[in-house]
Amino acid sequence: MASKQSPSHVFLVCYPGQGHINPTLRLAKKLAAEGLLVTLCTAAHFGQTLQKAGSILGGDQCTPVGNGFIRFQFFEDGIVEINPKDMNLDRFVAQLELSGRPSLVDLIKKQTAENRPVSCMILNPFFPWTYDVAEELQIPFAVLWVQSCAVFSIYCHYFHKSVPFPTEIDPTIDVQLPILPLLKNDEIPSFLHPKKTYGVLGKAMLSQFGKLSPAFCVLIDTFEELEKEIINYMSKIIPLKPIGPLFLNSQKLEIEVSVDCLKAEDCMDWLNSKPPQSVVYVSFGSVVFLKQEQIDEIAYGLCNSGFSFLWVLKPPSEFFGKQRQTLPEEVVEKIGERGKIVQWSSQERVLSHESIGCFVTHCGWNSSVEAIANGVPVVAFPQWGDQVTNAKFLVEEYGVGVSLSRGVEVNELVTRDEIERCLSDVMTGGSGENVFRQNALKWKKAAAAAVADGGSSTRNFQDFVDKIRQI
Ligand SMILES: O=c1ccn([C@@H]2O[C@H](COP(=O)(O)OP(=O)(O)O[C@H]3O[C@H](CO)[C@@H](O)[C@H](O)[C@H]3O)[C@@H](O)[C@H]2O)c(=O)[nH]1
Repeated sequence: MASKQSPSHVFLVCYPGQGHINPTLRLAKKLAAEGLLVTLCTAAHFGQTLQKAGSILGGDQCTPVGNGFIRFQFFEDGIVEINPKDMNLDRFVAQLELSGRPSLVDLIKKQTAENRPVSCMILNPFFPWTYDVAEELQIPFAVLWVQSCAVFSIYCHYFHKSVPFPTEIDPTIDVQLPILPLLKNDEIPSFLHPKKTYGVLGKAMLSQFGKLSPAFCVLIDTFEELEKEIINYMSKIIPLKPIGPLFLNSQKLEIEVSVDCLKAEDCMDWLNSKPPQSVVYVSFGSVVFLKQEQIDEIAYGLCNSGFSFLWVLKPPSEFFGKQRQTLPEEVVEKIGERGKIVQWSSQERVLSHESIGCFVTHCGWNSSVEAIANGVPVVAFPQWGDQVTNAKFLVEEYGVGVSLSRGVEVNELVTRDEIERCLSDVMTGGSGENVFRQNALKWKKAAAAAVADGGSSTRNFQDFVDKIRQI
């Protein structure tokens, strides 16, 4: 058991992506506030991007949080040495392991040499080799699953081949899993679809399920009330602990550490000038890039809808050769003050602003939870991965909006008229009460209760911290 002089040292290893580092930092802050020493470790190229854009510190500098500390460390990844022209997802994932694995082992051994041995590791999806590192160094580990419990259950059943999934011979069959609603073939995470557009990520994800059994806990950024039945069911198979929405809790801690890949532009004055629930917020997360033709349709749909809108159009990806996206000039001239375009926003703050009336989202899990927990209805525009499954749940199970897309595999252009019609439905609720907003507000209340004192997520988190202290 750790002594009072040497607080437990929790070492979180995070896949280099915004959708992973956000929940991981939120968890890191909560753990540090419990008086623990917390190291958040990610890949060097990604760490440097975060340092350039935000307020994180590298090396051995610690940020105090309550009685504990957070520090950032980066493992070597060899990514910047690859010519961006030769970069693709396969190369990226392979290089990360090649350089990352020995470097991560060295970093962890260094902690012992420097008199702060690692008590436990917390690992992320898409990173199966980090599980091998924990096993090799005989360090107990937990997992922070950054997607929904429903999606966790789908991957788990696929890995264990416990029910039939679409195959190349039979690509269109529906999937019936215990507890979950019937899923059409394009409603399972697209990495599992036989077309295998993103094979390498699917493979990484699945290989993780073969390495899960030694994990002493799987933390999930969800809350019991949202996914009650599937959480109960899966908890009998794997030691799951829903501890979300993590962003609600970490907001309360008010610690000046952020992990944005880009500097967020200030939108608060602009939002303050708008009436309550009058603004459409549009953002497709950190990795989805729609084709320009689709951007044009959304732009016209928004323009014709008459609503004000705040739209995040991020700059092209550094590695994967995406094009800069722009709005048609005609739209820019027409919208004037009614529309605001930014390269990156402080999304948590935007979604909690009273002027926001709905969120056009790609349905990444972080964005989905942030919308639900802020009581904001959605127009779902999923593309791939878990987004297609999240969209189904947001619309059909949680009742917080409508969907405009069935994902990139379908590849249909969604027209400006459809977009205008859906925006109107979700912003105004059609002819009667706005059921989408009512449902969203119901989830907002449930999410706040889960993270309040004595709430389900708070209790689960405390149990987890107690476990760490006993290691
Ligand atoms: O202008 C912006 C846009 C986004 N965000 C934040 O960035 C995160 C984005 O995460 P998410 O909504 O999950 O989207 P992605 O970045 O696309 O996340 C990837 O990773 C997630 C977790 O694995 C998956 O659920 C997604 O499908 C996958 O695309 C969220 O916390 C947002 O608040 C900002 O702060 N400002």
